[in-house]
Amino acid sequence: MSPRSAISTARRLVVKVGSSSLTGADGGIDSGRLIALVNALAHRHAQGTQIVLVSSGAIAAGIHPLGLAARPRDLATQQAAASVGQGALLAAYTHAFGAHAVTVGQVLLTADDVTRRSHYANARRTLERLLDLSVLPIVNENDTVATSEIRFGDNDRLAALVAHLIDADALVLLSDVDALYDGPPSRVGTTRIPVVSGPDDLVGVEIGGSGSKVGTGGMTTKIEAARIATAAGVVTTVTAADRVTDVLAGGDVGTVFLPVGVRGRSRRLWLEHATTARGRLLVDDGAVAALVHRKKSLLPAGIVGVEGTFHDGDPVDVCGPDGAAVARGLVNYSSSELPGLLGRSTKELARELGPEYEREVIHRDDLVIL
Ligand SMILES: Nc1ncnc2c1ncn2[C@@H]1O[C@H](COP(=O)(O)OP(=O)(O)O)[C@@H](O)[C@H]1O
Ligand SMILES: N[C@@H](CCC(=O)OP(=O)(O)O)C(=O)O
Repeated sequence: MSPRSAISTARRLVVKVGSSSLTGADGGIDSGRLIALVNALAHRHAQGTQIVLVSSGAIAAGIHPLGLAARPRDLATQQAAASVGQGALLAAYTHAFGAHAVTVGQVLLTADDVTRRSHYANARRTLERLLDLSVLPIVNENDTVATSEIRFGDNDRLAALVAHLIDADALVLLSDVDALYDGPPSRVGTTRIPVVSGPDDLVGVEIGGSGSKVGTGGMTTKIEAARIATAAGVVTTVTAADRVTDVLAGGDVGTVFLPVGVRGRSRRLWLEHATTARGRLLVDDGAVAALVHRKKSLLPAGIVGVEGTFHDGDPVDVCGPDGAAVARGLVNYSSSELPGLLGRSTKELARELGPEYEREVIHRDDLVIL
């Protein structure tokens, strides 16, 4: 099967659309563009394909109602614009999909939500149930509550992680550029790259930032998203939103990134790509070996130092004697409590402080080796 026909035959698809593909020249949502996208997705939905739409555009949709001249730069105004705009965006989608008798559901995620064990299972269950009910879920980051530390900031990576979460057959990233080019597409003489089989195909390719006033991340975050998705076995295509019909039909458009890894489902992928470490635990050689080679949990005995300020449940990096991060995990103690436990056995701690101190510093299920 050709990689492009993986999209035309997919039973479950994640489609991500960027702000630049939904906005007009004045920066606000262009309903004509939104309706054209909806028509193509509704047509595919009618054929029985389960689709999750990851849509940006909340901040852009808030620009006009708030009387702003352009996309705000500070976080608080972006969050205010997203609060106003997300409602308007969903209303526009509900109306446009409703014309095709397709029911949509809003799913707003934060990185923090999905990396914690119970939240991960919950997000997956909700999406599965919506798909079972033939609803078309529309996902965005929960911009209004996400602080800068817990923000994805770009929906390309969020879409890759959602594709992995629901075990999608393919991921389609729609932008304002029809493909990955070997240099900035505005430069004369650059050419389209039709297929990327692995990292070697990107050597020498100039990957730049956003070319629009409303987009974030540019091609850099799309490549990163393709890397995450293809490593999890999901074929990924980047093309322009106005090529959506062609790409869904398996046409020779855009850039297709071939899967390099095997499919599987693991919260660890989210831990690795959706979190920012709040601190560092410095560990000895024995702890590195236990974690990396023997897949053990991290215990207080192997920790020699604690850096940063964090609470229990926060993501932290585990660093070996050379200072390099070897793993990331969700820590079970705060940075104020942990220094008093270092170098001691869990048995001794439990005897002295109580049975709750027998727990690991990071459980192996909450740990990803980098
Ligand atoms: N090598 C490249 N090939 C294609 N596009 C590129 C490249 N380098 C940078 N870009 C820019 O990436 C932009 C798409 O990203 P972005 O503006 O963030 O879109 P979106 O809002 O769809 O996420 C394109 O408009 C283009 O200007
Ligand atoms: N969550 C933000 C979008 C962030 C984002 O990734 O934007 P884009 O680069 O246009 O896909 C919003 O809805 O405005």
